Amino acid sequence: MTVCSYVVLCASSTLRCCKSFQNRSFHTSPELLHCWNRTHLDVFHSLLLVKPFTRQRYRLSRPMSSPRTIFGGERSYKCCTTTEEEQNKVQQLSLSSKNESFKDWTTRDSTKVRIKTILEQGETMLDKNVTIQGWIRSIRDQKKFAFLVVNDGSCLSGLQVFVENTVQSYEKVKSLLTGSSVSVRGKLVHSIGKGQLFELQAKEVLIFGDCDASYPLQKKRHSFEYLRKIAHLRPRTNTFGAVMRVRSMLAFATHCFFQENGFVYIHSPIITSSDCEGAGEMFRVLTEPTENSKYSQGEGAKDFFGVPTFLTVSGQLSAEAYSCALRDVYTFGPAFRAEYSHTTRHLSEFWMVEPEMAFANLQDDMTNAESYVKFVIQYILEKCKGDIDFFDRFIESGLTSKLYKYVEKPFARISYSEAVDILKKSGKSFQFPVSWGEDLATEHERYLAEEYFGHPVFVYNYPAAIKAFYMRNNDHDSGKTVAAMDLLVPRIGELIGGSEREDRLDVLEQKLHELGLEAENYWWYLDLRRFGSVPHAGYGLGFERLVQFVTGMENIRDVIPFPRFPGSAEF
Ligand SMILES: NC(=O)C[C@H](N)C(=O)O
Repeated sequence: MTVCSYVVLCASSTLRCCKSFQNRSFHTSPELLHCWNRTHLDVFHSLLLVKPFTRQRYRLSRPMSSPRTIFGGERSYKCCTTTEEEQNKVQQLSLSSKNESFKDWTTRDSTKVRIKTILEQGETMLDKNVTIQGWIRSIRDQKKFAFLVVNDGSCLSGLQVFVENTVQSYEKVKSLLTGSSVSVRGKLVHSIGKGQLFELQAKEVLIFGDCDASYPLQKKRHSFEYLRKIAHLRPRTNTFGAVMRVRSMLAFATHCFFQENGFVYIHSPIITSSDCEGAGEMFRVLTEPTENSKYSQGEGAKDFFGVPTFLTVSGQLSAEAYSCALRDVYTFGPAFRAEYSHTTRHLSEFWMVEPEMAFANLQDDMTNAESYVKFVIQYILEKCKGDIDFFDRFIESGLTSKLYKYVEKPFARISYSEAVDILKKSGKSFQFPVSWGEDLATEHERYLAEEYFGHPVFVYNYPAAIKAFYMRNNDHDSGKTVAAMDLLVPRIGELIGGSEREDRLDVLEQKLHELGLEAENYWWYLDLRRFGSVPHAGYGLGFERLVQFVTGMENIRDVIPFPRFPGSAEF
C-alpha cells in the first residue's frame, strides 16, 4: 500500500496527480499549521480534496484528477504520516505558483501582521514571531536598547518595539528619526510598560527609507491649516488616518444599506450635457489641442463630443431613468460645482450618494433617508469605535453620546412654513432676514437643528420659486410649494436635499419653460414622463458632510483626501 509520508510544498513546482493518496491519512507538522493561516488551510483542503479529521490529521477523500497549480511559498513544509511504515515511503507533492502575485500574497500573509490585528488579537500571537511594517512615530535611545513606536495606519495606536543592541542594525536604527519606514520581525510579548498591552521584541529591523529633520510632521500637534499645505503627508497623522478610515467605512456602510434593501448601484456619467440643477454652476469639458489633433490648426480648445459638455453636478437625472426601469437604484460618485464658495461646507469636487425610488412619495423619501443615516451612524459606532473615541476626545466633546441619541430618537419633520414661524419667533438676530419665500441660510438651518431641536430635522414643502425644475408641484396649494425636503443636522445644516419628482409631462414642460430652460435639452428626461411615467422620489446626500457629521471635523476640506476649492488643486 502506498501512502503519503511527506508533502513537500515548495516554490516553483506543481502539484502532481496523487491518486495513491486516496483514503490515506497523514498529519501535518506543527510548523505547517503554525505558518499557514486559516485561508491557506482552506485552499489546501479544497484543492487537495483533503478533509481534516482530527486536529492535525487529514484524509484525502477523492483523488486529484489532474495536476494543478496551487500556491507558492518561500519555504518548504513537511507533513509526516502517522505510521512508521508510511514514513518510509515518500511521495512528493510539488506545489507552486507560476503566478507571482499569488506567491507574494502567500509569503506576505504568513509573516506580516497589521498592528490593528495585533492589538485586537495579540493574545493568540504571544511568543510567536510576527513582522510589522510602518513608519516610526517616536524613538527613545537608552544606550543598550532603544524603543520605537511604529504606526502602520491600520489604527490609531502604534506598536512599541524593543530593540536590543544585539540586533544587527542597532546602530543605524537608534539614529533613525520620526517618519522613517521600517520592517520589524520579532517576538510578540506582553508589555511591562504602561499604556500598551503588547510589544515586539525585535530580532531584525530592516530600514526602508529614513527621514531627516526636515520631515514636516514632527511629534507635536499641527494646525489643520498647516496640514492642508502638505495634503500628501497629512494621512500620516492620527486625525487624518482616523478620518479616512471612517470615510472608507461610511462608503462601505452606504453600499451595505442600499444593497441589503434591494437597490441597484448605477454608475452615472461624470461627463454630461445636462444641467441637473439648472443653476449653471458647471465645469465645462474641453479638449486641449495637441500637435497631432485634428483641431490643431490654430484653433482653441474644442468640444470633443460635438455638444457642450460639463462635469456632472448630480447623477439624479440618470438615476431617474434607471429607477423608471429597475425601481430602486442609487448612485455614489463624484459631483462638481463651479461655485465660488469659500466656506467650511463647500467643495468644488465632492461625493454624493443619490438614491432614487420608483412608486415613492415624499414621505417614503424622508423615511428612507432617515433609515440610511441611522444605519451608517450605527455602523460606524460599531466598526470604528477607536476612531470615534478619538474624535470625541480631541475634536468634538460628547460626540459618541450625540451619535447614539441621533440613532435612537426619530428625526423631526416640519414644513417650510413652520420652520419660518419658528425662526421668526426665535428672537435671534440673524444676518440674513427670515421671510416666507426666501431660501434658508446656513445660520437658519443650524439654529433649527442645533438649538431648536438639538436633533436632525426634515424641512419639507419649500416654495416652488426657490427650488429646482424637477421637483413635483404640490396640489394642495396649486404649485406654490414643491414636494421637496432637506435634512438639517446639528453643526452642519443641510446634509440631504431631495424631492418627489414632477412626473406629469405637461407640468414639467411648463416648469422648464417658466425657468427659461430649453425643453429640447431635456428631451430624454421628458420621455420618462411620456412613456410609462410613475411617481418617484429621491435625494442626494453630500458624502463629505456626512463624514463631518460623524467625526466632528469642522472643515469640509479636511474630510476628503485632496480637496478642490476655488484657487486650489495643487495635489
Ligand atoms: N439626487 C438629488 O435629489 C440631489 C439633487 N439633485 C441635488 O443635487 O441636490
